[in-house]
Amino acid sequence: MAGSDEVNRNECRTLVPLHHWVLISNFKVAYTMLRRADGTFDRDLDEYHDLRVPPDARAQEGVSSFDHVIDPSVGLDVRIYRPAPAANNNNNNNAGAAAVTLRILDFLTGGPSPDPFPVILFFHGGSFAHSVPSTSIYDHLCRRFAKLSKGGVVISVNYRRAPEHRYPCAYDDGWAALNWATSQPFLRSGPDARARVFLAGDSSGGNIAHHVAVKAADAGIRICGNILINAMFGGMELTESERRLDRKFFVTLQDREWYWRAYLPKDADRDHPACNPFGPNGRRLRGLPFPKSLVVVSGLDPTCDRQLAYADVLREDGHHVKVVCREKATIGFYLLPITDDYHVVMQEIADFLDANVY
Ligand SMILES: C=C1C[C@]23C[C@H]1CC[C@H]2[C@@]12CC[C@H](O)[C@@](C)(C(=O)O1)[C@H]2[C@@H]3C(=O)O
Repeated sequence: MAGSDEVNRNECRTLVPLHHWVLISNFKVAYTMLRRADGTFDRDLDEYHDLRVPPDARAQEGVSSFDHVIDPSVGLDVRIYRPAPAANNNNNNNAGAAAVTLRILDFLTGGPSPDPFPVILFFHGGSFAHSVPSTSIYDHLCRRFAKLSKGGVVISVNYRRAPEHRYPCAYDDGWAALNWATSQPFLRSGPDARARVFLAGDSSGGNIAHHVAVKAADAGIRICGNILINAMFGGMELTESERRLDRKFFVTLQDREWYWRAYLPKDADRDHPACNPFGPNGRRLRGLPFPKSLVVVSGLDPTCDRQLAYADVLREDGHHVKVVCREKATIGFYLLPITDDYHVVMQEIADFLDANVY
């Protein structure tokens, strides 16, 4: 019967490439075990399930990474990806490790570079509750961004997660990370020696990028661009795509409702401005020096209408937006390099960085 779970599951399987289906279905099964009906979350099991990888300061396909605490008072840390230093030292001995540590220190204490390069402040997805920068899928994605940015630095922020830490903790951490990034001489570049920061994120990370960008615009901090990938927004009134695609492609409205309840203040509903930034309690951005946006949308994501409407409102308010909507893509398509959608979007991101790193 049309609309039944059976039909939906089959439809999903035939339309989504097998590797992608397996990847996201596994996440879905695990996440369903982690969320409890009373709103609490099994963080111990989550830590166990979450597949993480260590940083690697040696050159891996031209990119090296390391973890760095940016605010010891609250323990906020980031994973930094940067072009690998010229000498590729793959030794596993102590001398090799010491050389790598020295190179990291040199990098962190270095001065501005004359050639402009982008600094991508990245917020991983996971609906505000899951994942960290070292989660394998996000480590891979950030490496990819570092490579396509041609000499750029990616800073993946380990923001606090819900339900242990509700709104506005994730935004506060994003804001702290932005302030840190703009104050570091080693992240400055170009003739005017300033940090050329792009904010980027997928799912909840896209939501965080938006809210940090608003705060930056209010504070007069210039952001070169915003990259929102399947950004997580919501609202009390359901959109057409939410009705049509609910339960069909991995994510359900019921799942989303759980995550909003975990993140938003206890008495808030989905029209809270964190969730519905241009909704009845939201704020329009006309006249604000808001950055240019690249809005990446999957046509089979139930919230695709919302993301397209987000882009429309930005445009109506006089801001520059490029929408890249991949009609047949589902959530998480940018995590595996196995489809045209993946390659098209990566190229769009590379072009967006290139065009706006002035
Ligand atoms: C309950 C969730 C949360 C999902 C959707 C659904 C099942 C799979 C999850 C992930 C898991 C992998 C990525 O983090 C993600 C961004 C993705 O693409 O799929 C997640 C997504 C989300 O947080 O928005």
